[in-house]
Amino acid sequence: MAVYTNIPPEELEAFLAEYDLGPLKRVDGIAEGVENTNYLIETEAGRAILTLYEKRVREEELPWFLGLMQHLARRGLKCPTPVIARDGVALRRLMDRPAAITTFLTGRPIETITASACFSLGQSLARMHLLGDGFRAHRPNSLGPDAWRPLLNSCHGAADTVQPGLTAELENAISEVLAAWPASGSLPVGQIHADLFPDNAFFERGNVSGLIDFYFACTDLLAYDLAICLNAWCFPDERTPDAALMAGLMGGYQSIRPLAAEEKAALPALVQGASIRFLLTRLYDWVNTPVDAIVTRKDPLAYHHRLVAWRADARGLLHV
Ligand SMILES: Nc1ncnc2c1ncn2[C@@H]1O[C@H](COP(=O)(O)OP(=O)(O)O)[C@@H](O)[C@H]1O
Ligand SMILES: N[C@@H](CCOP(=O)(O)O)C(=O)O
Repeated sequence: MAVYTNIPPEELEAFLAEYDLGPLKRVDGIAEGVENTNYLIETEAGRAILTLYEKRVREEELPWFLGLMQHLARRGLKCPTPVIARDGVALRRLMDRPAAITTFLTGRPIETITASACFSLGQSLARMHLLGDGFRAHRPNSLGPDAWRPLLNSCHGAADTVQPGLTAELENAISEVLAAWPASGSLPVGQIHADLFPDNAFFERGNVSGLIDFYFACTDLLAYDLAICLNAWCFPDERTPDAALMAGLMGGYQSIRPLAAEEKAALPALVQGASIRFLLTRLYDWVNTPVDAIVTRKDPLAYHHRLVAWRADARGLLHV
């Protein structure tokens, strides 16, 4: 996370007075992350995370995200759950922004990604897909294929300042991937995390202990979530996919939820789509992040490298 919004101590105290958490002992801004403002708070009741929702998160969608986390946690997934204030409401306002407190998860992101960590991550992803099944509400993917061209256009050619010729290359890649994208209804759909990067999975003793950051979650192709993870977890040098990491991830996932033949066949398009989606949001952020924000901008070109690798031979790399 990042800190876009500072909270004066008296505002925080007034906010916390609505909860049964006891007096505040400590508050720290969390520098990790990109999307929202997060604080680690410690009260008499223990540690918790206070999030002020910024940027891309739409206020009217927050009940969906918080509801999904509550559903998954109740069904046994280790993920943050909304803390409810004395009036029964979890989603509140602070500093003129929507805000919520969620439970603190133990564990840490893994330092070195190994095949065994990927196996465990794949299992957690597949479990999440199965557990999400009973959550009937539907949230379309606001960063899905229909959003890519508008997102590229909203960068007004800035891709070329990052790398000459990138705008045209992306226009071309988007057309090709859209043409290969699975038709509606042809692959299993469910609740997906859609941002399960290494910073959003906590590990303890080598295994996944919890998943965080569900604010891109949506109802979309389950195999697309796996494609996002193949991009995020399996490129140790940011350029070339590692066969052992991919085998670990695919193996872990399929040990819980085997892929259908049509899902395997669609993976080459899905991994390219995932590269495009993260390349575009990173590009957008690269040119639009406020200078005074405490945040580390992420490199758009890291996802260009992935896209280039997949476009050269996705089928061969994925062994599908
Ligand atoms: N429930 C949680 N338990 C423990 N730490 C958390 C929790 N949620 C967030 N964090 C910490 O805050 C950081 C940023 O959270 P994240 O949800 O990824 O923010 P953003 O949505 O802004 O990207 C995480 O990397 C982690 O260090
Ligand atoms: N995972 C995305 C950016 C979103 O950041 P997060 O902190 O919400 O995971 C990327 O790497 O581009």
